[in-house]
Amino acid sequence: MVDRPNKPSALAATPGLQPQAQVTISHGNSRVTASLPTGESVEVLLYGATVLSWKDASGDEKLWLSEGAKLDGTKAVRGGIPLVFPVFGTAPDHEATSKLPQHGFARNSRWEFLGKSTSESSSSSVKLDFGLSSENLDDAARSLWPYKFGLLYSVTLDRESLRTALVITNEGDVPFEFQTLLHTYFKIKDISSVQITGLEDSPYHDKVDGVKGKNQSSDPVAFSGETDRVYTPVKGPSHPVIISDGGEAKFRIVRDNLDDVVVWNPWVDKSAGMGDFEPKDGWKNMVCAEAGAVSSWQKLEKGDAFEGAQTIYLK
Ligand SMILES: O=P(O)(O)OC[C@H]1O[C@@H](O)[C@H](O)[C@@H](O)[C@@H]1O
Repeated sequence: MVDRPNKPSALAATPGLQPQAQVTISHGNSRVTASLPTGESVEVLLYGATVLSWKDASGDEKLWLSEGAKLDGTKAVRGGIPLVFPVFGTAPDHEATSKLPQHGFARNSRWEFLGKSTSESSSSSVKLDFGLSSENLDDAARSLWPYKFGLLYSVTLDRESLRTALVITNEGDVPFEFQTLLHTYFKIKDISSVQITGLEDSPYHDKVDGVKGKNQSSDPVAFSGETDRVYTPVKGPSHPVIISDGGEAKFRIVRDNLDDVVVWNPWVDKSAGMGDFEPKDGWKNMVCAEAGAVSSWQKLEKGDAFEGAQTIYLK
């Protein structure tokens, strides 16, 4: 069932059954929020279709959002889950995307809210759909990347998980190549006691030391300085990547069709150099683990579609 957006709305109770507490949706001019009757919530900014907030039933925030993040459409959001498309970083050697800004245009474009979907019987999950296509791209972005495409981004809030899924379609006559990434900023207590497992024995490209060759380690990832690595986990997307904080597993990330995981923490100097990174010691409380397809190019022929997703479980 797909409802058109309304403000605010609630799911109708099923006739003949006990009236259920309702999922609530509010849709303003700039953002959409959804809450489950049990208290979990998600908030999405239409600019970039950026997930800004994901809270559990007790109201505990799971995503890190900079206090200096611009939420007015003047800059990609520093925090939450910005969407990277069609290029990861910059690619001066890849002609078709070489003129695009860092991480492409999806995170800097205003998306359309397409509506919510729910199952008739359940008020324990809600899916919000967002769309962006070449038709509603601004002229500047369209002139830098003149392909016809459609993006459908679905954000599904469940009691114990958040799923973000992107479907990319080629709606033009010529093939195009792209990279994509779900740039998730996780909120953590203390980076010095964070470990990430699931990336052991997997080749990675270290963007900090700039050495192009592949590295690899049999240990979990731990943090003691600026970290910026592109992993291609050997066990494939369905093997979970787990973030633990102070010895306790906090997030379990399972990917669909996204072969790479970028691990990023800017540490002291890089944070100091980012005008929208606040507080300046905020790097202690965040880590990015970013599911994506970025270590090579995905090619989409005319009429073809690519779907990639992550599901983040709290247990
Ligand atoms: O400052 P931006 O454009 O949001 O990028 C943040 C970081 O994003 C990560 O995905 C990259 O691996 C880093 O190299 C980059 O610094």
